[in-house]
Amino acid sequence: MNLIEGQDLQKVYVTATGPLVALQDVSFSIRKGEFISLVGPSGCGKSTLLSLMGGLEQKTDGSLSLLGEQHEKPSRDIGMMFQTSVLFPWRTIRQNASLPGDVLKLDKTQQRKRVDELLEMVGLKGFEDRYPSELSGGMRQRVGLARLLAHDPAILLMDEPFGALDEFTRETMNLELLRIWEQTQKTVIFVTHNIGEAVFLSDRVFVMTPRPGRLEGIVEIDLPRPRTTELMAQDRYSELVFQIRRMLGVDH
Ligand SMILES: Nc1ncnc2c1ncn2[C@@H]1O[C@H](COP(=O)(O)OP(=O)(O)OP(=O)(O)O)[C@@H](O)[C@H]1O
Repeated sequence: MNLIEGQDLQKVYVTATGPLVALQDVSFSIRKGEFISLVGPSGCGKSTLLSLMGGLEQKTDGSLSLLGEQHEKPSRDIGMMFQTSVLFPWRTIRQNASLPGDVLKLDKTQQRKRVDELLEMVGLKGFEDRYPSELSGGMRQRVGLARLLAHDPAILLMDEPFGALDEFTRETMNLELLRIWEQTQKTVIFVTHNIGEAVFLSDRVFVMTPRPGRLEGIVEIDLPRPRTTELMAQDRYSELVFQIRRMLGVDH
């Protein structure tokens, strides 16, 4: 069975200047364990689609299901991460990463163990009792990644999670994310402006049109796994990047 399924999804925002069609006739299905990226021009509705999947926004028309059930509310099976991770300045790194567990009232001892393991996994061992003001932008996103994983959601919705980081840190975080994904078999839906990044990470890339956002096409990424950065030197990688660029009309 498909994990997430959208059928003729439409989203219209009511704005001061009238209705704004953000998404139109978007249909797709996502299997458990897939790594999907959404790419498309600015304003094409990528974040809107992610918000619908996260249950943060309601569709205007069409259907959206999670494991065959109608889906329109946030669920504990879904974790979301954004371009900047909002951390509470008065909470330590460990306390910030523990936030979902606190909200869901999970067992405190188990959560502490899990959060400390996650902080170690994302390279923040030794920073557990520090405060956000003492961290760099890349380190804050690492806390965001640990927090995303803290309550062990099956589906990770990531909206340009490393988009504000420098290229080197972003590449490191992408490799980290791939390693975690390979270990945990989670389903990832990842929004990015970077076509190369989408090809490098994904099983399939959903290419969207300018607003009103539709699916221009879905590109299967037939590159071998596990992925390593050497792959970027291969012809097949470049072909896939160019195929998506053409679909987006970048090369006119
Ligand atoms: N809450 C809202 N109210 C009204 N209009 C909105 C709202 N959220 C988004 N929009 C509009 O919907 C369209 C799609 O926005 P969305 O943020 O989903 O695009 P995006 O592809 O994620 O853009 P970007 O790549 O620039 O982040 C845009 O025209 C935006 O102005």
